[in-house]
Amino acid sequence: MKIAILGAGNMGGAIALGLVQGTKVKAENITVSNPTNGKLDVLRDFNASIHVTNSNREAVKDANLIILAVKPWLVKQVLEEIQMDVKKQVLVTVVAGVSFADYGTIIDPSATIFRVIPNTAISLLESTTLIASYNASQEQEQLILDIFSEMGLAMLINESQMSAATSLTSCGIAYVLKYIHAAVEAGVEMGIYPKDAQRMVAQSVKGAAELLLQNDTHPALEIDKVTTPGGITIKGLNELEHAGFSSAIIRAMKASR
Ligand SMILES: NC(=O)C1=CN([C@@H]2O[C@H](COP(=O)(O)OP(=O)(O)OC[C@H]3O[C@@H](n4cnc5c(N)ncnc54)[C@H](OP(=O)(O)O)[C@@H]3O)[C@@H](O)[C@H]2O)C=CC1
Ligand SMILES: O=C(O)[C@@H]1CCC=N1
Repeated sequence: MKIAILGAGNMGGAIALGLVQGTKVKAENITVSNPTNGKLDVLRDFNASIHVTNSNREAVKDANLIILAVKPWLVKQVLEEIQMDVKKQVLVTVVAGVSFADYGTIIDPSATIFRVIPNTAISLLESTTLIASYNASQEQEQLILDIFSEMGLAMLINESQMSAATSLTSCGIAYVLKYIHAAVEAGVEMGIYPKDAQRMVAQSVKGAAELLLQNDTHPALEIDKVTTPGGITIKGLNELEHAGFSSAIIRAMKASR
């Protein structure tokens, strides 16, 4: 299987690095295209067998899978440029907010397309990756699931849930980081060195996530275990709610749809 990745940015570059660390595709079967060389050099430095080029057309020449990882406003231009062979090639697009119906107005609607939405933790193989398929066989779905499962948790979902799920996972990682940033600032105000505060908060967030992932429990149950009646946690929790914390999170998730 040969893979072309068009765009070597946050997503395309991280996917290339993830693929070469996985077992499904050999580095020599990956070609990454990008108009400028800096990011391509980083990939070649990581693994010299990855092919790199400034030409999208050259990248897709012998590819079975074409991973489109450019900004949304470049989708039409790049797809028109590469003229993919929809009988032989499968499109895997990480572009957020462009629907299968939209692609059907640019390329042959009989094409097999996957919409794949990772988050930036894919650079550490810790992504939550959403996958929706169009005109795909079960074998093709399994292949794409297997590829992205090597880079974190991959989930096959219906396209109708893609926008909401993208908000929870792909935008959501930014909201979690915003919490961490704010908590670190509180720590610094209270006299803790920033580096120490960041380690404390980041590990606490990781611990909270692991409690839910490993025990399949509910956040409210875990909060209850922390919260002593008349103790200090309830004071902070109630302050959060006075400031509209839950409401702000819900509004943020809905705004990102
Ligand atoms: N960032 C994220 O967390 C997520 C992003 N996405 C989606 O991924 C896509 C890419 O985002 P992201 O990786 O963050 O963006 P980046 O800007 O980091 O990467 C885009 C890359 O595309 C390159 N590029 C520009 N023009 C072309 C072209 N004509 N042909 C090929 N490559 C080109 C850019 O090159 P150069 O900079 O050298 O000009 C850049 O390296 C977006 O559509 C976004 O919606 C999806 C989920 C999460
Ligand atoms: O902000 C964005 O539009 C992209 C898509 C999902 C995460 N980042």
